Amino acid sequence: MNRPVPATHAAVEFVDVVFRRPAAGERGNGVAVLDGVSFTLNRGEVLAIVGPSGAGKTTLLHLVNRLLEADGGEVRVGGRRVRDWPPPALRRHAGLVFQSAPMLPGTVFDNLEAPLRLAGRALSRAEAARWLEAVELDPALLEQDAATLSSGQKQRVALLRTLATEPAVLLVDEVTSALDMASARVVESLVLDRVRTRGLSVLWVTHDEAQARRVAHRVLHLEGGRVRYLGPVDGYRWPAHPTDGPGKVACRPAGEGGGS
Ligand SMILES: Nc1ncnc2c1ncn2[C@@H]1O[C@H](COP(=O)(O)OP(=O)(O)OP(=O)(O)O)[C@@H](O)[C@H]1O
Repeated sequence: MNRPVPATHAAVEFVDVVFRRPAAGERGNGVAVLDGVSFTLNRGEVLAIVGPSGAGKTTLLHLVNRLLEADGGEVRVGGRRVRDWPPPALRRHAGLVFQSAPMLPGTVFDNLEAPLRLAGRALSRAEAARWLEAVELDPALLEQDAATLSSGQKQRVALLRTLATEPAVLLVDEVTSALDMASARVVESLVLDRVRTRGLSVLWVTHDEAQARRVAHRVLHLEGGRVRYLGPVDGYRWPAHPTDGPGKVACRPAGEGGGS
């Protein structure tokens, strides 16, 4: 992607963040899933988070909106330490879309309306229908039980539901994994439109190299709990095999790329 990265204050900062999970049967300090992770997400930037399965990508997203708490270092959102944010306000500011896209009980309309209702706002059926059309879903789905949607339909409804309250930061966890290429591109366009027009900042976990190239300003490669690459998409050598580390030729050391 060729858009310039806007030079504005940080949307998200990780400073030497450590997160441990207990090893099976262990009572000690546990295994470091993230081990001294530092990066900055600039306002209006899309940062692709890549790396092998189990590298800690989902964990990193969950530390941003306090579904998990760091064991060391500091996570800041909007210039404020996450532990100083009330969790509901933090989760409105930094909205997370899960890969599994869990639906609330009720219809698709109920799901889209729920976050707005919590914020004391209303949603008309006409507006909800326009949202569905924007991601190429049939407006007739509004009255359908959300539990009966396909995985790909749920992913799109979950994204719309999160965008409904206009978060400043979007945390995206493999949200197009159940979509065909055309639908994935529609979802990407919707998010990128918010980036361009409203300065939305995005941490986008993806295994898809082509998608990272389409959507991201920079790439952060996580592996073994550490940042192995942080820099421009064009300077990143995608591993030949998903379990490999980043390619050696074109990689710059973490922290030298893109101003973080
Ligand atoms: N609830 C949990 N309890 C214990 N360990 C966990 C839990 N959830 C994740 N882990 C472990 O934490 C590590 C990081 O998991 P995480 O889901 O963040 O990785 P990931 O990079 O998102 O992987 P994937 O690409 O497969 O989604 C893994 O070793 C995983 O087994």
